[in-house]
Amino acid sequence: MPSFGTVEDLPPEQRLLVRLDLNAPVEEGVVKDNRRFSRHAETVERLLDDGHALALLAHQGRPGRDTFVSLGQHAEILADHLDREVEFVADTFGEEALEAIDDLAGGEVLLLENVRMCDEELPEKTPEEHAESEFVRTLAPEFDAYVNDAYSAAHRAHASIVGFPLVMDAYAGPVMETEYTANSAIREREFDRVTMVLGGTKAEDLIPVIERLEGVDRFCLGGIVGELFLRAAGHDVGYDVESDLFDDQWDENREEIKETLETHGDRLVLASDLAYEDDAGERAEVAVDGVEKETSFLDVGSDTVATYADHVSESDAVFVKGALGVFEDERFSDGTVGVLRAIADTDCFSVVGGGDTSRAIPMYDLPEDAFSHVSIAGGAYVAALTGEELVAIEVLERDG
Ligand SMILES: Nc1ncnc2c1ncn2[C@@H]1O[C@H](COP(=O)(O)OP(=O)(O)OP(=O)(O)O)[C@@H](O)[C@H]1O
Ligand SMILES: O=C(O)[C@H](O)COP(=O)(O)O
Repeated sequence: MPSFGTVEDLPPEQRLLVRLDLNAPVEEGVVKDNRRFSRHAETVERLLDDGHALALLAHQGRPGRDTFVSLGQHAEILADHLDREVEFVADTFGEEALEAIDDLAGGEVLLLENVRMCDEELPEKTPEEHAESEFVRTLAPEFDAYVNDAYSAAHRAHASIVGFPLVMDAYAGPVMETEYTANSAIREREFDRVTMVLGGTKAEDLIPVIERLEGVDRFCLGGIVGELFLRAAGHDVGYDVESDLFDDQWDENREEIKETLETHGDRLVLASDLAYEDDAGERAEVAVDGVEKETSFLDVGSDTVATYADHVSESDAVFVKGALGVFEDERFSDGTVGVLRAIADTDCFSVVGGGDTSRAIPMYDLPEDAFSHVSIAGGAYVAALTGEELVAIEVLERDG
């Protein structure tokens, strides 16, 4: 049982600093709604109903990436879910932020600017070091307590996650509590035949999963991560063509990817074909042996989908983290949706994780109740599966 305090333990009408995870897809500067907004809106609603005054902290993207944008649009999306006003303050802990916090009354909510625009947020430091930052020391005295609901960022030792609990009363929000409980419980279960589908964009988060999860019989790979493994296996894919998601990750992780392929190759299933957009704007497919380096691939091909679906149907537990292709574009949704449909068609135990990936379920009208658990977390969910201590939980437990 977790030994942290929850919002149930809060006295009413407090001034609360609340960390959410509203990190969402951004397409051409437009922020897309995902499941994180609706889940966190429930938290906000509940806290407002108890008469608390709320200042929300959240992040979006990382400096240098296209997805690194202001949270102005996030405030609007959240307000739509809540059906009430969410004031946006384009500042994190400067004068403008402090004035707005000062004016905040019980039952009101404001969202501060992207915490990653603050230089002190991102460096991975100890909680003690983060607690000493000007960011934490300035905001903490403005509030009665801190609530962390950002389970999906619970594996990041960033200032807004680990700094505040050391200097304030700190509590877990409802999303943090339920996701933590559900994901930790999965690790205790035993299954005969386990398949894990790994895709998406973050190789660094997934390599340790392959190394540590010895109980998984098959890892079916796709997305950017799958292409990097194909590159390590000697195929002409996994290079920057239209996006810059490949080469830097390759440079940073190539040794680990090659070593993982060598050591765990017998448990890895790589795509045998890939899909791309042809000159007519249609989906086209090619076997990996025939690919050209200049092609930008956007999904796994239909032979691969069939192979992965077979692995799913032979399994009694399936875990998904990351998309097999750019499913947001229907032409390149076959991999992700094909695997999710195969899961929905069996009665295996299944968990689908990832802030973006979990969006495919409502987007393609897949029956949500066909999945045992749908997690809005990606990296934190796989960290929990591998038994890695989540830093956010560790600091909440110190306070609890
Ligand atoms: N070949 C590809 N090219 C570009 N993007 C891809 C490709 N394959 C998958 N993706 C993208 O991967 C994204 C999902 O992966 P991501 O690593 O962001 O995981 P996630 O599910 O959001 O988990 P997390 O919560 O850790 O971010 C999707 O939005 C999808 O468009
Ligand atoms: O989307 C996520 O997985 C979390 O918000 C963490 O974001 P990060 O991977 O950019 O740290």
